[in-house]
Amino acid sequence: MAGGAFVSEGSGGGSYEGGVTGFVIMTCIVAAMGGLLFGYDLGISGGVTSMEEFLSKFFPEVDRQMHNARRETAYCKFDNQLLQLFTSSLYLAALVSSFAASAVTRKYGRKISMFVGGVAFLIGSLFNAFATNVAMLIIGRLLLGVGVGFANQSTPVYLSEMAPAKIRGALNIGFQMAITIGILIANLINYGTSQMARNGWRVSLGLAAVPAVVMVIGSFVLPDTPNSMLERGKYEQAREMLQKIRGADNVDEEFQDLCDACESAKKVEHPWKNIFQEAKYRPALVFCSMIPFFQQFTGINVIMFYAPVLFKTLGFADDASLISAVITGVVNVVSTLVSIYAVDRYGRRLLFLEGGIQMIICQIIVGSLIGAKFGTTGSGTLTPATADWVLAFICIYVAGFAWSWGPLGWLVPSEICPLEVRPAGQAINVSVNMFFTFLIGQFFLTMLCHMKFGLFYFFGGMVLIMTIFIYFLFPETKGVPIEEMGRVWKAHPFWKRYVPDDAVIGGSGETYVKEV
Ligand SMILES: OC[C@H]1O[C@](O)(CO)[C@@H](O)[C@@H]1O
Repeated sequence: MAGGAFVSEGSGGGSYEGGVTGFVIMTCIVAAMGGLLFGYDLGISGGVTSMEEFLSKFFPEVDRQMHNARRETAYCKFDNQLLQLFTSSLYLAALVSSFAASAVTRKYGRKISMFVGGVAFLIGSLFNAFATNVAMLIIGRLLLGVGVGFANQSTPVYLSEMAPAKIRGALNIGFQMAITIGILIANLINYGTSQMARNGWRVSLGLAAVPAVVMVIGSFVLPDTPNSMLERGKYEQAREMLQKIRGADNVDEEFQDLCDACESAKKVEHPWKNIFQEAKYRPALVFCSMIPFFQQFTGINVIMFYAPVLFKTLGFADDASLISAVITGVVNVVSTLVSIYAVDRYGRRLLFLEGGIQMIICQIIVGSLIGAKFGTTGSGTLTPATADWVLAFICIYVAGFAWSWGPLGWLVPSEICPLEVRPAGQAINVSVNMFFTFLIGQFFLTMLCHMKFGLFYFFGGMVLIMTIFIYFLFPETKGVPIEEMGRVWKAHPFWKRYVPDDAVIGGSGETYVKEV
């Protein structure tokens, strides 16, 4: 989803005419709205669910639980299925609607999908802002989920088709960047609205309407992409559009490549059957499903969804909880920038491995600090000094995620799938990601209640497993054009058995440097 539908540039493209035109900039802005909206939704629920007025209105039981001094364990303060459903329902709706969205995007073009996404967002945010009961809240969240499903299916595709090939790789991470900025904006807004005497939560939830409106307007004024026109047989229009967006008359080479790509995509008959049945696609299948699964089991959304609630659980004051969420939000954005810089210089493996080790260490330390103060009973408080340490290590953990599994969770699946299985690979990546995002959203607070500080060790253990997985099974993909991935699998001690010799093209000792 987020960035998941990006098309990696392959080996060609560096020599096409034309560069970054006004059109391209406009498309970037609109596409960024898709990422921002997704991030805003990811980030807004945590702060809202920690707001007193919101809790007492919709979840009085949680409110009571929170104030009940006699309740013996701090770990369970927020354990409530309905409250978690408020957070998680969005991702379930996104999962279901992304299947519809991918069909609509292909059949009717990217703009229609963006329009549907924008409208769903708009109505969803209004439902939330004016909610008078839990049902309205959940319906609103479901609609936002439909928005996420459509917007994140169409905007990355739109963006990658409009952008000149040479900046496509960077844009892939740019979409994750937009997500993190959306999360940060949500954190800041939550902090601001929590200062309001009343209805702050309504403002927080309602402000999602602003980027939604930009997206709806964008879907009217922006042109359709040449690829989408070709897909629907409009050859002449497609060529004219390509000239317009590239700002150049001679676009023959790129146009020819687009036509070729469109033709071969049409010939692909059974991407789903292929990816599941043919042994040579086994590595693609494994990585397209394991990477999003692992990305969510880093535990990142525990922080993104529930940081304010978690900090409150640990005894931080209301303000301090929301400010802490802003701090983790800033770290998330800045560290994602680091990965844009590092990914094509140092490679994916190094980032995965370094980020993984950094996360494991932090999880062990955070778990131990919390365990030392709260034990298994959950009674106690953090001293200000310990609270600072907890926050510091959570920030270092977020940084480790943000320059590794965050962006790579989208980049890697998009660059290892051969064209003939790419739609299926992307759909698997997106849906597995959404499913586990939903699961973490729905069960984290319950898990915290039962596993207590051990929950941090659990996620640490998961990160250890994924780091070992990467170490042994993931070959470096930096600078490898998609069509030559076969060679990389063939050279790998484990994957070579799945890849027949005829699946290996090119790579006669040359080094390929992919531009980003
Ligand atoms: O930046 C953190 C965010 O990034 C994602 O992993 C998407 O790539 C989200 O699930 C998470 O909330």
